[in-house]
Amino acid sequence: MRVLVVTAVPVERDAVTRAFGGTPEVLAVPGAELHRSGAFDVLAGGAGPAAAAAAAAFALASTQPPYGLVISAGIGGGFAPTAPLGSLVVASEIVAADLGAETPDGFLPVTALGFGRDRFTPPPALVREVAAATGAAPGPVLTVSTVTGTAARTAALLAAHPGSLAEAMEGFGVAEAAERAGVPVLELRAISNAVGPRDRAAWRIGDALAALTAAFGKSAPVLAGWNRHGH
Ligand SMILES: O=C(O)c1cccc(C(=O)CC[C@H]2O[C@@H](n3cnc4c(=O)[nH]cnc43)[C@H](O)[C@@H]2O)c1
Repeated sequence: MRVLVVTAVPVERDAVTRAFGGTPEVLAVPGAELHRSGAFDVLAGGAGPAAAAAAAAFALASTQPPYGLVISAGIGGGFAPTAPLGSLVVASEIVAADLGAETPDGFLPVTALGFGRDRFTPPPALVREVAAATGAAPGPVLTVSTVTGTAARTAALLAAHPGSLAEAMEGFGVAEAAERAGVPVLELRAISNAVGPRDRAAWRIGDALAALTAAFGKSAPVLAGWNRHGH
């Protein structure tokens, strides 16, 4: 089964392909470059949900045979204390954290406004298998368009989305594209920084990228062999 992995930036893409060894074959698809290693096609689609959705949609529409699984992957911010720096998180839910309306009584998701959707649920059996293979913590991962940078915003996010483990900027966009193509989606994040007051000097991007490589190394057989009809 062929697997599409969508990262935001090229260093994340290269951290994923490093897990498979060798030099990936580079294929052009409209709007992007696919780096192919065995069963895995990895692309850097850009930062944010819109760029990620567009890149994933073009790749899904341009590649034959069709993909059996789409993964949003990269580094991410972790909510303390459950997702420390260097740890891994696999999304049990991919949540559009800021898609909705602000009201005097708090945040309302689009679903409460009567339209759209605000989350996707990856296949639970696959989430369990990836968590077991990699040591990733399973839990909700938020998609935000603005990196959280204050304690107040961190508290507001956790109040609106209790139990969230991490935030990143692409998962929900990738999931929207995967849904339209009828392909299951997964999100895997390596924690580079704590969600909270902005402290760029404290980000541990190298450690997170190394954790991302290790995670794909350990989970590659599960991901490439996963068959949704078998679960
Ligand atoms: O500055 C660098 O060297 C560098 C190397 C690799 C990646 C980056 C990024 O900034 C990646 C952006 C990407 O990372 C996700 N991310 C990471 N931390 C957070 C966060 O706290 N809140 C939201 N998103 C986060 C996100 O998906 C970005 O697209 C830089």
